[in-house]
Amino acid sequence: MLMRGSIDPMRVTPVPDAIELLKTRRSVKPREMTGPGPSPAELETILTIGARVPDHGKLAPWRFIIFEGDGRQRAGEVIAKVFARKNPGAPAADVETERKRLTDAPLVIGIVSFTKPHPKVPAFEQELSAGASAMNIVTAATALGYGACWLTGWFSFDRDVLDGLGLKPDEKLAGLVHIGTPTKPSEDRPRPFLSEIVTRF
Ligand SMILES: Cc1cc2nc3c(=O)[nH]c(=O)nc-3n(C[C@H](O)[C@H](O)[C@H](O)COP(=O)(O)O)c2cc1C
Repeated sequence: MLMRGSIDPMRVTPVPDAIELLKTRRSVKPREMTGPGPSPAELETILTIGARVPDHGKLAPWRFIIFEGDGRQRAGEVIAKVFARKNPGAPAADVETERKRLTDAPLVIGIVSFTKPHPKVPAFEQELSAGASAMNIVTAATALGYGACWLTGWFSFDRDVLDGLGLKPDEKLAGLVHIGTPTKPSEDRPRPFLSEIVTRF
């Protein structure tokens, strides 16, 4: 029998703060972010947590691209160039908007997903693991006190943009997680009622 206050080696220690974080977390829009972004040590923590996700078959079917400093502008150039080429009549202001896709937050992490044929692990499971990585990155950044937002957009599915960002032909972008210091409290959104999404078998 366990004595009061002793540690049960079969149980994971409850972390009430983690529950509170998960119950209240919400995204912060990149345009409502400023610097500073995470320090190098914090970034390493975020990436380590991003790589600690359920991953059937230990395939690690994801990798991360860091956009910081002028890397964010260079990525924006890639996006704007492809946009201008594919939308020749687009107003200059729209091209400029594309150029600024990554420049609001001081740090943007791209989550790249790639699947390999596997006898037991379908591609869908491997892609879900990349989604779990993205979500862990959002949660870790939030737990460190930063705002975070997982975004995609047309360019995340455009092969020419992905090539320009250095993705291989068999790689997809699961999204960009923008991370920075919130400039104002973020508004929450309505959440689904459990009564509408939960059934009991
Ligand atoms: C794969 C994926 C892509 C998303 N892309 C966008 C996007 O391009 N634009 C957007 O406004 N929200 C996008 N979202 C939604 C936001 O990440 C976020 O979930 C939402 O703004 C607020 O939800 P939250 O407060 O629970 O994080 C995306 C979500 C996911 C999972």
